Amino acid sequence: MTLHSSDLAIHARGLAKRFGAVQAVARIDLDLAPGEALGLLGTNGAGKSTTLAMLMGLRVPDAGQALVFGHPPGSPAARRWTGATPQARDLPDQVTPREILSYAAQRYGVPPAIDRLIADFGLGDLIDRRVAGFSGGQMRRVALALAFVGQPRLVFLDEPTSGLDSAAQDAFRVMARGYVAQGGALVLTSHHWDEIEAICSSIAVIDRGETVLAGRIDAIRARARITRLGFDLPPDLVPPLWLGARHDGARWQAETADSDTALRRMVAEALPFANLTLQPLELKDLIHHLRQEGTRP
Ligand SMILES: Nc1ncnc2c1ncn2[C@@H]1O[C@H](COP(=O)(O)OP(=O)(O)OP(=O)(O)O)[C@@H](O)[C@H]1O
Repeated sequence: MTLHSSDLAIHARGLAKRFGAVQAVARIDLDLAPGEALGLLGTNGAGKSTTLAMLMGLRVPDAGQALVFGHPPGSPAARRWTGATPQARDLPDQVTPREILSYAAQRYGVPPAIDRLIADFGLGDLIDRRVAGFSGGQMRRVALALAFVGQPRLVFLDEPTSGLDSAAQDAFRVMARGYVAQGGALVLTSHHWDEIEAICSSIAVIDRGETVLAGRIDAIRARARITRLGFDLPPDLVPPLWLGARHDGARWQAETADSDTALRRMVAEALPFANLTLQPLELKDLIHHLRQEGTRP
């Protein structure tokens, strides 16, 4: 089935943005369908936040164009269906989360589902306290609730869990997966690879303002088919060179595109390995591997 650009939550082509001498974003293309979550990855300064700002209508691109459900970013029609986490400094500090959320819901023209937001974002003890004096993690919970208060069909989350404790991070993952499973579209930037992998079906890796790797995570995995072998050896024994294994301080680790052949050869050569594990490569290592190879899925 071919989706038209107005069916897509995001359709962006050739986005570019320069700040003085810095080409923050150059030629970014993105498509995101409802019911999909996209993880934007990249080092500090790669251009992720600038890309989000253009998709939210907060920055005007120098070149290229984007549509949000077929509407220009920042237009009333696009904003109606879009949620995003505000920066903590944007929250007035003399009001309570209940007041902020109720006001924001009113702006979206939806009933404030305060009880659901309290449950989803752990706001029980906070909901009627003034936000002045909230910790970073407590502010972040309010900001996340604000992203979802308007019953959006698309949410932009820029490093949503920074400052959250691990229980709140886990709860956020469950909530985000539920949102996407019910047809929501989500764009997430994060430096937590496991968070991206837990929530997102697709990734776009941005480097110096350009997309250097993009696609569905399962397709990227299937294409690379890299497996990590972990094993122990008796002290003073090292694996054969052909395996390319390295010791990580605890165990020997080797990456292979053909684990069957590698294992047969280890057995044939009577390598006395123990506690063998076979695991798919973590997303971070997979991307590193693909980029080193210069592969473009
Ligand atoms: N308002 C601005 N004025 C000048 N330069 C800017 C501005 N905003 C961003 N930049 C520059 O554009 C580049 C991309 O920044 P951006 O914030 O998009 O990166 P990022 O991938 O979100 O980084 P991080 O992971 O650190 O949040 C950086 O070199 C940054 O210094």
